Amino acid sequence: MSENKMALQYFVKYFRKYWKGILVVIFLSLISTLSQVIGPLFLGNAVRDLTNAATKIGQGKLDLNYFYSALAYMAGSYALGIIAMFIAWMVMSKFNADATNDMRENLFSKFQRMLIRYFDTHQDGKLLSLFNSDLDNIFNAMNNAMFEVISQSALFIGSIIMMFMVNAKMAIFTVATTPLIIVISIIIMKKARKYLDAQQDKISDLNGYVNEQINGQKVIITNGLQKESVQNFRHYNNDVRNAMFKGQFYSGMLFPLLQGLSLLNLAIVIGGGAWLIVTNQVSHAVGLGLIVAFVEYSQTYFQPLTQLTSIYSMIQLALTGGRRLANVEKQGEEDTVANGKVLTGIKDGVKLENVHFSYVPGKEILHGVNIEVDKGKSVAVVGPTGSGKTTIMNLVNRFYDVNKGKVTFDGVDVRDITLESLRNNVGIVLQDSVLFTGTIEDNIKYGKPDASHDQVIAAAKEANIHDFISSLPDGYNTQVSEENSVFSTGQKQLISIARTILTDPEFLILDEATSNVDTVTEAKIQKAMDAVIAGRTSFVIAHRLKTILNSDKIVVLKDGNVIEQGNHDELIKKRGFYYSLYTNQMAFE
Ligand SMILES: Nc1ncnc2c1ncn2[C@@H]1O[C@H](COP(=O)(O)OP(=O)(O)OP(=O)(O)O)[C@@H](O)[C@H]1O
Repeated sequence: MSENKMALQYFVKYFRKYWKGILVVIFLSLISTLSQVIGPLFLGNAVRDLTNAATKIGQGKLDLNYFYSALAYMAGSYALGIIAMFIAWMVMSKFNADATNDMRENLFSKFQRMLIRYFDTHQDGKLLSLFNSDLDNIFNAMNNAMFEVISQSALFIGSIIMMFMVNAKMAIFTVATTPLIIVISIIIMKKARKYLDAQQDKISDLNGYVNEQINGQKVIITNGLQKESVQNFRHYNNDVRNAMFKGQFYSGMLFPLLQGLSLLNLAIVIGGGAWLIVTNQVSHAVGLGLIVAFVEYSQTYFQPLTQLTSIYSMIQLALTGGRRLANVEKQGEEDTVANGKVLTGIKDGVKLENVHFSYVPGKEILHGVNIEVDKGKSVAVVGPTGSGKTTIMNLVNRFYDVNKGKVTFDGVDVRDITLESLRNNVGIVLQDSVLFTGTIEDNIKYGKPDASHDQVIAAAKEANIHDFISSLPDGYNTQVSEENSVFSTGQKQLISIARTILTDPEFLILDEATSNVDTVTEAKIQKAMDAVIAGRTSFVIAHRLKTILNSDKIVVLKDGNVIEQGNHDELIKKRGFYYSLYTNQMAFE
């Protein structure tokens, strides 16, 4: 499908339901256009009547009644046009705002249903570009261009019809330059489109880069990379400037070009009118009236062309935005397994059976992994960085699906369990705990909004964070926000653990974050983890072996293979890979 067609289909989808409003706008635009088209006719008539009256002054008769009534018709028709345009503008603004609102809402809801793979492979800043840059372009174009497109097209067609009705010869003089205009416009528009498309892509790249650099500001400062960061920014910024300049250069060329051609056209029209008078094809008065009317027609004929070209870049940017949004709508969604088995708890346990997995085709990460965790037991997954620990979590929670083998809950493949019940039964404490804007209480209640205040306190106590929260001036009502974060990494993780305790999941995945916290917080996290794990079926992804010594089973992963399994004592006795991992780590404690 061509890209413009894809964008147009996207717009049809969102504007279809506002068809009544669109019809009203079209109707009012036609009235407004009609008045503009008829206006010159009355003006021409006024001049003709005035000329006729003037020639009769010498005969002592001065009858200006026809002239005055022609003037009144002209004023009336222009006034009607302005009122119609104003109402159309209001109606259109309303449904444009509603339609872009729908687009924004659907885009956001789509994000909630999309595969994690999409977010893992697209920069946050690029995704944000869809919300600001692309949707803004669409709104601006719709608000400013839609009315123009309707009214100017009608004006264009109306002018042609009127001109031919008034005088065919003069009409031919007026439209004579049209083929030339069309050819020039097509050539320039093609060029402009290429760069306007590129402009949006480059803005998206720039947003991606800025977002990434802002998130990594501390790393940049600590490594003294500010200059390099600005240098790279210049590179992205220059790309935007170049694409913007070329896009605007080509689309901007059309306007002055058409202005120039419209002047040429005026000369042709006046010359044509004079020729009609000189060759006695029409009387002086009629000829002058025709010249005045067609000078005006020449303007109304050219106005749509110049107006449409002046908003061309706006329209093209909206089409690019529509295409980019339509592309997101096309992306695959999570399989909700609507008719699958509803998981209502765990009776036997969770298993990974001969699991093979690759994020990218041809680059396998897990090579036939078997892990088994019985109900109520805790299994720790350890291994060097990049060995595939987080990947296992991604598969159990169905962020990704296995390529071969299966992950089962009580023997049922996760792909046969309704996604909702799976996620309801699986709780995850991520390494990077996220807090949302709101109070601390809101954050703890995130997974269970109907929890009582007492339940929140009990969960916070279990997670070892109650004392800290109580020590804050506003306690549980303390506002949390991106700009106002009073929490350390460890405290954030404790709040995240409290959140998980409150949801009371059957199966727990804990990606421990004890590696970058102080020893006091580490001890607190350890206690909180022990509390949340107690009696619960769980996977613990461990970075520090000290924290998992009491696990029922330790699975050692290396390069995507399980190379050892057993409890701590068994693995130490074995004097294998775990033994060397453990002794190495203890040497640094
Ligand atoms: N979204 C992704 N796309 C492509 N490759 C990925 C993706 N996520 C992880 N990988 C690759 O998969 C491999 C395993 O990564 P994983 O995050 O599971 O390791 P890990 O054992 O959890 O590491 P760490 O201890 O550092 O957290 C790595 O080689 C990594 O580069």
